Order: sequence, then structure tokens, then C-alpha cells
Amino acid sequence: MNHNKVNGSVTPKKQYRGPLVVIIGMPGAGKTRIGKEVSNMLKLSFMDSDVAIERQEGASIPSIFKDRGEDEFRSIESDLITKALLDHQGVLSLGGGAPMQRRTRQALERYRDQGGLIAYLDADPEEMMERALRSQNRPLLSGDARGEWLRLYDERRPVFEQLANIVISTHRAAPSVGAHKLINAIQERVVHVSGADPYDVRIGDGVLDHVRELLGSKPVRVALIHTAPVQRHSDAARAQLRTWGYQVLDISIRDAEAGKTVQVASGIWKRLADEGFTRSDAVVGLGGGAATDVAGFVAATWMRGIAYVNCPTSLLAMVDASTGGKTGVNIPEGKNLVGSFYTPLGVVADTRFLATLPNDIFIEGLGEVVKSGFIMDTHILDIVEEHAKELRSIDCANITPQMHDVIAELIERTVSVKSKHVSADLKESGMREFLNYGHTLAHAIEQIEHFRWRHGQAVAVGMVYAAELANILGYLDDNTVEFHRSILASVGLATSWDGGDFDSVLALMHRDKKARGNTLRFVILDRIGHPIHLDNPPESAVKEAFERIRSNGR
Ligand SMILES: NC(=O)c1ccc[n+]([C@@H]2O[C@H](COP(=O)([O-])OP(=O)(O)OC[C@H]3O[C@@H](n4cnc5c(N)ncnc54)[C@H](O)[C@@H]3O)[C@@H](O)[C@H]2O)c1
Ligand SMILES: O=C(O)C(=O)C[C@@H](O)[C@H](O)[C@H](O)COP(=O)(O)O
Repeated sequence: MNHNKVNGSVTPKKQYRGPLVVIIGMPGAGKTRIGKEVSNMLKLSFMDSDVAIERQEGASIPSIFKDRGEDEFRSIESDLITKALLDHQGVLSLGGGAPMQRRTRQALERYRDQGGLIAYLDADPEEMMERALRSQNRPLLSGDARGEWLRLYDERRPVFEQLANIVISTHRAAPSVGAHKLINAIQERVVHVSGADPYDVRIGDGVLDHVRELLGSKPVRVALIHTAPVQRHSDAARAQLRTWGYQVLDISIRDAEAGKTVQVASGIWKRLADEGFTRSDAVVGLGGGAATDVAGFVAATWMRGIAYVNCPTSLLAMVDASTGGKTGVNIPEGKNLVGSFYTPLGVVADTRFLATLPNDIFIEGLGEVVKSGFIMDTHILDIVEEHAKELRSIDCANITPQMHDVIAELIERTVSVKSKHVSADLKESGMREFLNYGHTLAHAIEQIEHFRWRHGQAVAVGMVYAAELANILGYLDDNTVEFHRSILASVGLATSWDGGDFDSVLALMHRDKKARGNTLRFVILDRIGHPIHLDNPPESAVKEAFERIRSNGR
């Protein structure tokens, strides 16, 4: 399913008729063969504009050119394509020269701007030329065929690049490989984050390729910051970065919260200095949320700020940590107490990375997913409830296509909730604090448990705590509090905690970044989907809610 990207959110593709995708490119790029493969894989109809013209006119393309001239051919072609853009529902492949005709190009631009997908297939010119010259059905390639092909390539490529919103390299690719790349691109989801430094979050199989366009040609060196458990993915990313011509500094750091420290950051700064890392170089953070937090912090601080791209590999990092520009590290006194708001060039959430994610880490990521349902997109709660059993027992190495779509939808929706808050309030002066639902207690739990508790699990208990607090103060009824417990427990998330004592927890909650002076501040709900700020609640209520989240509390 495709979406337009709209500031701070995604919206379902505008309801318009027309093809799922239109394929353009030079003769020999593989438009017809890949188009037919995609149609077969997606069980859609396939239309080739040249074939349709020959059928409609009862004559071959060369004879139409010979008997009626190119202008009349282009007019026939433009009429047929304009009609197909309105009523052909499958895959449409265009003759190489079609987009060069003004009326056809305008029709394509209208189709694209209404949410349509135009895929430009490109490959090595020699490879395409060799394939094109094998076919005799190319009237424009008679005579000095090579020279003419190259001339047309130079003339047409800028138009293809301007029109397309998908570019697929078919270089040395079998049609089935090219078709899979195109299907992945068609099914890719994009959430746009607006604000002073806007960027996109791309979600889907194979989206790693977007790192290249995000980094661009300025960086000579790229520091790839990752951790051991994601070695398979960082190896692939490193190889890809080198193929693109970047000098890669491979920086493997301590895993999880142990890597999210000033000491680790300092070691990276030293490495960057030793390697002569300049302001035009860039950082790629690849890993869970702890890795992307520290990578972002290094990018924010090295020479007062260099470019970085996040490649999240855990569910929690994909749905939350990698987006929004909160970078930082923990210190012994508390979680995330040192850091900076620093926006990435973009986020590339390649769902292939989930294949190695352990089940318990996947489940903790659902804590931030359910949170987003409670604070804004309540459809997330419907999806989680409907698929609770499969989500709780997920084997990430064997995710079915159906569950892949469910997970991709949850990722997209959760990122969209985060994006709406971040786009409106990057530095958390108000609305963005709602993303902190459940976190006031959660961070205290993580601190007291010396990070033995996963962040997502702590947030789950924190949300039950906030619901109890809201219930005590008359905002939420018992059923809504119980719904918090039931939906969290249904996907394997914790709903109680017996560690620590109230006084130590209270002291840590006062150190939360939402606190102002001596004012203790929480985010609670006054109804599902509607968070509010709660400042300085009576200590009796704070304590009563704390007792209620103990395992014998309710
Ligand atoms: N910056 C933000 O806005 C933000 C938002 C939410 C959470 N966070 C931070 O993110 C962290 C939690 O993120 P997390 O849950 O990803 O924790 P994490 O980074 O500790 O990762 C959890 C574990 O899973 C492993 N892992 C990650 N991806 C994997 C994969 N594809 N295959 C195999 N193993 C994989 C990691 O190596 C680690 O061992 C916390 O530090 C939290 O404070 C930051
Ligand atoms: O991005 C935000 O803002 C959030 O609050 C998202 C939280 O889910 C996330 O855990 C964040 O790291 C917590 O931020 P903090 O400022 O409380 O450390």
C-alpha cells in the first residue's frame, strides 16, 4: 500500500484511478520483462503502450513511423497513454520516447502528483544498448544505432529523473530481481517529518539503498557506528557504503545501554580525530535505540555537528528512537540526562533487519507502539488487539507476508504519531511531552534496575502507573485502567513492578526532564487518545498509584 507523504503524517493514497505503477526508461532497460514479472507476482494486468498501439492501429511501430511519421505516432501514443493513466489498474510500461512528448509528460506529472508511482529503470548504458540493439522493433535506432542510442540516452535521462519518484537499478539484474526491487519500492512507506530540518522516515524491505541519496557526494568518510548483535546488517551496510565510494570508519561499540555512555562517545570522538574526520563527513548509526542515540549524540557534538543517518534495527528503534532528533547518553545519575536535539538527514528502517531480532526485544518495542495508540492513533490499539497472539509469539526469522504488512503498518502509524509531535514541537516545550506517556516512572525503573529492565517493558509499567494516577484523580474510569493492563499483557508486556521503594522512585521522578523546579510533572490521559499534562499531583495520589502497580497492588 502506498502513501503520500504529508507534513507530520502519512495519508492513504488519494483515491484515484489508474495504474499501480508506470514504468519508464530507455530501450533495453527491461521495462517490459520486469513489468510482466511484477504483474505476475502481484496478480495484476500488464499493459505495454507500444504493444497496445500496434494492436489498436493494426500495424507495427516501424510501419506507423514509416507510413505516418513520428509526430502522428506520438499523438496516437499520447492519447493512448493519457487514457491508460485513467483506467488501466495494473502495471503500465511505456515506450522509451513516450515521456519526451509534452502532452504525455503532463499527463504523467498529473498522475504522479495525485500519488501515482513512476518507476525509472536504469542500468549501465552498454548493457541496455546491447539489449536494445538485439531487437529489430526500434525505428529510432536504425542507422548508427549505437550513436543514436547514446544520443537519446543523454537527451532522455534528465526527463526520466525529473518524472520518476522511484529509481530502480536493473544493472546486471535478472528480471525477477529487478521485479522484487520494484515491488519493494512500491510497498515502501514514507513518513515525512516537517520542521526546521525536514526529513523522511522510509520503512520497508530494501530501503537501505536510500542511505546513498541521503548522504550524497559531500562526505569522503562515513563513520558506521553499530554493535555486535547486528553484525550481519552492519557488514552489509559497510559493504554497500564502500561500493558507493565512501571511506568507512567501522566503529563497533558496547551493546545496548552499556554503549550509551560518555566514555563510549569519547572513544568515538578520539577515533574520528585520529582518522581526520572533517565537518563534511558523516555518521551512520545502525542498531537498536541505544546505538542510534549515541551515534546521533556523536554527530551532534563532533565539530559542533555533522550529518548523520539513522538505520534502526530493532522494532523500538524503528518506531521511536531513530526519529525525532533526541540524541544522548545516560550518566550514573540518570537515563538520557546528557544529550542534544539534533535532526538526522533521514531515517532508513529496513524491515529486513528485523529478521534477526529476538522475540523479547520485538515485544519491548511494542511498548512504544501501544503508547502511540494510547496518546493519539487508537487504530494502533485495534491492530494490536486483533493480532496480539501473533505479535506476542513472533518469530522474526519467519515473519509471514501477512504479518510483515501488519508490522509495517504498526511501524508506519507509530512513526507517524511521533512525527506529528516532533514536527509541531521539536524541542519538547509542550505537545512533544505527550510522547513521554509512561516515561516518568519508566526511567526511574530502568535506573533502579540498572538497565536490567528493557526500556519498552519499563514504559509499559509506566503507562499502567499513569492510568492509575489518572483514575485516582478522576480522569480515567476503572475499565480504561484495566484496558491498559489487558492490552499490554496480551503482547507480553509487563504491567507491574515490585522493585525499589517509593521514596527512591519519587526522588528519581523529580529528576525527570519534564520536571520544572520542584514541580513534578506527568503525562496522563483524560480519555484514550487524549493526553494532558498533570503538574504537581497530590503526593498521596502519586504514592497510591505506585502501590497499585505492585504485583499485589490491584
Ligand atoms: N531518542 C529517542 O527518541 C528514543 C526513543 C525511544 C527509546 N530510546 C532509547 O532507545 C533505547 C531502547 O532501544 P532498543 O529497545 O532498541 O534497545 P537497544 O538498543 O538496547 O537494543 C536492544 C537489544 O537488541 C539488539 N538488537 C537490536 N536490533 C537487532 C537486530 N535487528 N537483530 C538482533 N539484535 C538486535 C541490540 O543489540 C540490543 O542487544 C533506550 O536507550 C531508550 O532510551 C530513544
Ligand atoms: O521523542 C520523545 O520526545 C519521546 O519522549 C519518545 C520516548 O518514547 C523516548 O523513550 C525518549 O527517549 C524519552 O525521552 P526523554 O526525554 O524522556 O529521555
